[in-house]
Amino acid sequence: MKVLVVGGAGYIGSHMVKMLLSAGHDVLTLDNLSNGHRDAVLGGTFIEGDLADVNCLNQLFEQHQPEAVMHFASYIQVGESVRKPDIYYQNNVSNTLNLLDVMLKFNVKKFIFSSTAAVFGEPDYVPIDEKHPHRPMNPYGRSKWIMEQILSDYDQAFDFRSVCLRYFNAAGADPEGQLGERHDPETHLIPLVLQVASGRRADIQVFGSDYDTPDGTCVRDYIHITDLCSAHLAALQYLNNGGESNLFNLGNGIGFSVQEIIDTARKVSGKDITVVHAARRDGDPARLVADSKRAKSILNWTPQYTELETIVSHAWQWEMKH
Ligand SMILES: NC(=O)c1ccc[n+]([C@@H]2O[C@H](COP(=O)([O-])OP(=O)(O)OC[C@H]3O[C@@H](n4cnc5c(N)ncnc54)[C@H](O)[C@@H]3O)[C@@H](O)[C@H]2O)c1
Ligand SMILES: O=c1ccn([C@@H]2O[C@H](COP(=O)(O)OP(=O)(O)O[C@H]3O[C@H](CO)[C@H](O)[C@H](O)[C@H]3O)[C@@H](O)[C@H]2O)c(=O)[nH]1
Repeated sequence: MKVLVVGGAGYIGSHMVKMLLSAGHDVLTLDNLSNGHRDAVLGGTFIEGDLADVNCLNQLFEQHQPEAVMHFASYIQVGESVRKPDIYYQNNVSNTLNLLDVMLKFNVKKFIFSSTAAVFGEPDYVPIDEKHPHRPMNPYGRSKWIMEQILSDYDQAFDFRSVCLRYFNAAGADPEGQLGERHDPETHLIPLVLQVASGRRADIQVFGSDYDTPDGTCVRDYIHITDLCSAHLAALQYLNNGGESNLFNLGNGIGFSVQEIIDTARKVSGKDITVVHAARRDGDPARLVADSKRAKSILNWTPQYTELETIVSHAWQWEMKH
C-alpha cells in the first residue's frame, strides 16, 4: 500500500517509516524538519514540506497518490503549549485541517492520528480506558482532543475513516540501534536520565517527590516505540478491512515511577546517576496508566517489549551511539 507518513522524520514517525518499509509498503514521508532529522528517514520517498503549505500538499497528493495517511506531525511540549497556545492550535489543529481538506479532495479516507493520554487530564481512575471522561488540562492536550472530535464529525459527514491512537509515554528505541529519540530540547524522562548516565548531563531533576504514589514520584506507563508502531500497522489493516472509525489507548498497563526509571537506568547502564529533587512540574498528574484491552481485542495488537529493562536498554544502546 502507498502510505503517507506526515512527521516521518521525527522520533515516532521515523520508527514507523522503518516498520512500514520492512512490511513491504510504499512509503512517502512529508516533514518540514522543524523538529525532525532527514537522516532518520531510512527509505522511501522524502518530501521536505510544511502542512501549512496547501500547494505542496496538493502537489504531493496529485503526484504520489497515497492511499492512507499516518499523521505524526505536531508540536509536542505541554509546557510550551501553555506559553504559546497560538502556535499549538495553528500547527496541531489548523495545519491538520489542511491535510484533511486535501485528503477529501483526493478521496483518500483512511487516517491514523497520533493522539495522547493528555486528552484525559487528571484521571478519575487508573488504568484509563476509552470511556474515561476527557478533561485536557493544557493547550497541547486540548489541540489533540479538538482533532479527535473533528475526526468524529468528518466520519459522520464524509465517511472519513480514522483511528486515533492515544499514546501514553512513548519510550525506547529501534532494537536494531538504527534510530532513537533525538528531541532538541529533550524534555522526556528516559533520554534525560540516560544523558546523565553517559555524562552528557550533570544530573536529573525529579519533579516532585511528595505525590500520593508508593515512592512519592509520578507514575507513568512507558510503551516501547516498536509496540506503538505495530499498533499503527494493525490500525492500517483494520481500516483496510473496512473497520469503522475508532479510538484506542496505547500503553503497557503497568505504571513505573520516576524513581523506578532512574533505578532501572542505573542497572542497565552500570553508571551512577546524580539526582536532584525539585518542585512538582505544573500540570503533571500523579499517575497515568493505560487500559489497552480494546486495542488488544479489536486490533489484535500484542505488545512485544513490555519489560521496562528492555525499553531502557534499547534507549541506552541509542544513547551510547551518541
Ligand atoms: N513522544 C511521546 O511520548 C508522545 C506521546 C503522546 C503523543 N505523541 C504524539 O506523537 C506524535 C509524534 O511525536 P514525536 O515524539 O515523534 O514528535 P517529534 O517532534 O519527534 O516529531 C514530529 C515531526 O513532525 C514534524 N512537523 C511538525 N510540524 C510540521 C508541519 N507543520 N509540517 C511538516 N512537518 C511537521 C517535525 O519536524 C518532526 O519531525 C506527535 O503528534 C505527538 O503529539 C507523542
Ligand atoms: O527532567 C525530568 C523530566 C520528567 N520528569 C518526570 O517524569 C515523568 C515523565 O515525564 P515526560 O516529560 O517524560 O512525559 P510526560 O508524562 O510529561 O508526557 C508524555 O505524555 C503526555 C501525555 O500525558 C504527552 O503526550 C507528552 O507528549 C508525552 O511526552 C513526569 O512525571 C515528569 O514530571 C522528571 O521528574 N524530570
